[in-house]
Amino acid sequence: MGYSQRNTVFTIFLGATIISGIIALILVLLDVTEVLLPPETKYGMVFDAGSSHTSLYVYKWPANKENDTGIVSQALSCNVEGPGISHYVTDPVKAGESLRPCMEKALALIPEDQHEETPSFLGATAGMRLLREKNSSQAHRIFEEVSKVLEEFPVRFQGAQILTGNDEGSFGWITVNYILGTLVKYTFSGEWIQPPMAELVGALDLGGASTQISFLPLDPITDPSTKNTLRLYGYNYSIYTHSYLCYGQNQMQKRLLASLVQTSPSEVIRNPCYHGGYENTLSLANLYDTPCVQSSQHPYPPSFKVEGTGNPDACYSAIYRLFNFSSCGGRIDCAFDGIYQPQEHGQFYAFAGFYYTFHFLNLTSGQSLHTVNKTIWDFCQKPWKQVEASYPKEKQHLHNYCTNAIYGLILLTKGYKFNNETWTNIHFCKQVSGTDVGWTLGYMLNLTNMIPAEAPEVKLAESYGVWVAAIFFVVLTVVMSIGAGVIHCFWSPD
Ligand SMILES: Nc1ncnc2c1ncn2[C@@H]1O[C@H](COP(=O)(O)OP(=O)(O)O)[C@@H](O)[C@H]1O
Ligand SMILES: [Ca+2]
Repeated sequence: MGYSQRNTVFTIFLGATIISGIIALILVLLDVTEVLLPPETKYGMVFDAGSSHTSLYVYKWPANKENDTGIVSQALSCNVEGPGISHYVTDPVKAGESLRPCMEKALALIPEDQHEETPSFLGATAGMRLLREKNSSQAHRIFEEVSKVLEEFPVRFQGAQILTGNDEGSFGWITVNYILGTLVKYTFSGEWIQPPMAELVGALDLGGASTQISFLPLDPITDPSTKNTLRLYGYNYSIYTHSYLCYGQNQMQKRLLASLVQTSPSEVIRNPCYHGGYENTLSLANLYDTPCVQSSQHPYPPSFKVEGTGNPDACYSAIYRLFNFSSCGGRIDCAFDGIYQPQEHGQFYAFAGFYYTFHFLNLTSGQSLHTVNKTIWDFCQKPWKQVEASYPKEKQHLHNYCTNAIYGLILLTKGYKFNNETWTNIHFCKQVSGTDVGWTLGYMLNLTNMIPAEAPEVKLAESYGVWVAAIFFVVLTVVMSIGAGVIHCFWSPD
């Protein structure tokens, strides 16, 4: 064979080496950039228009990983100034205006080129449910105004809605289990697996106007109105959920005061749930402005003086009477007001009002029910002057903690039937891994279809394929370059 033949073969080997080398380099770079460069961040936002106040939550997650579990985290929370939107009946324009500062704060955080594609929602809860019941056109006007303002911003606004009580409970359950990673787990071998069902936790939400309980019971749910079947990541969950309207803390306080007014013949109301020495005035119009309180025909004066007596036993009895326990007729699968509740099961996360009150009393570290009772009793008996002096920074809520603590205790033990043993299954918390626990995250995940009904594709397979190809081309490059070297050095033409 001559030189020209050797040179042709050598050129072929050299060319193949270069081509396969370039391919190998591209493939390796592809994988390395995938691993090393942080993917683009995406955002979504939800306004929680509660009965007492509105908060905005901004969530973030790495682009193209939206269907993975536990990937969404909280980027920002912003408290809207002023009361909840349902309080703006006389000036609905102000309800819309109140949302602007938080919206601007959120937009300052999200890169400008992402604004247009940021899904944004407003969900209203029990305050708006009550207003709709009382005066649906006022509720409608407020929704018009908040929507008008949110539509002005350059985000993908997907509407304002009143959640049903069942949605509020179910989304709370999804949120907490999503952040805890108890719905589905990704194993080292690259599979999505369902963690043991026992790891799923229940959700206890206490708002100002309603309260929700949601959990996965062991026994089948016999009342279909409390059953919500969810299909998440390829698995079905039939959760029990119920929302009690008028059993939020603020509505319960109104119901308590109304019951004290109705049983008190004098113009001074003695409230055993307020600390001794605490005084305020109560306007009847304010008391009867809600469908949760039956207005009375009696010719009461327009306002009353309320005096605290700091008597936890009497407070307990007065609040206990706000529940209708007799309607359960001794059935064990019944909570109160005749509402079905299956046997409780597993661990529970208690947030919102439950957390605020028990955190204030330093009762969120797994204390026994006995300690909880004693702490509340001691606190409620403290004179108001002493309470005020001990907590100079607490302003707005201080006079309500005793009432709310006794209410929370009755709701959890007599209502939901937690006992001495199961009490420590309740975990009082505000956040898990930096994300607030509430219904908003579950709501956004649902509305953006970020929790697929079926298990996500195993992404490793794609990346695995690229790696196999990269290794193949690296080996090919090495073989070809050895071949070229052998031809060049050892193939001497005859
Ligand atoms: N920092 C706080 N300390 C104590 N209680 C609080 C605090 N912030 C909010 N709350 C109480 O938590 C409850 C929140 O309810 P909210 O979400 O507004 O109502 P709902 O969920 O019924 O629509 C209210 O009772 C409110 O007074
Ligand atoms: Ca709430």
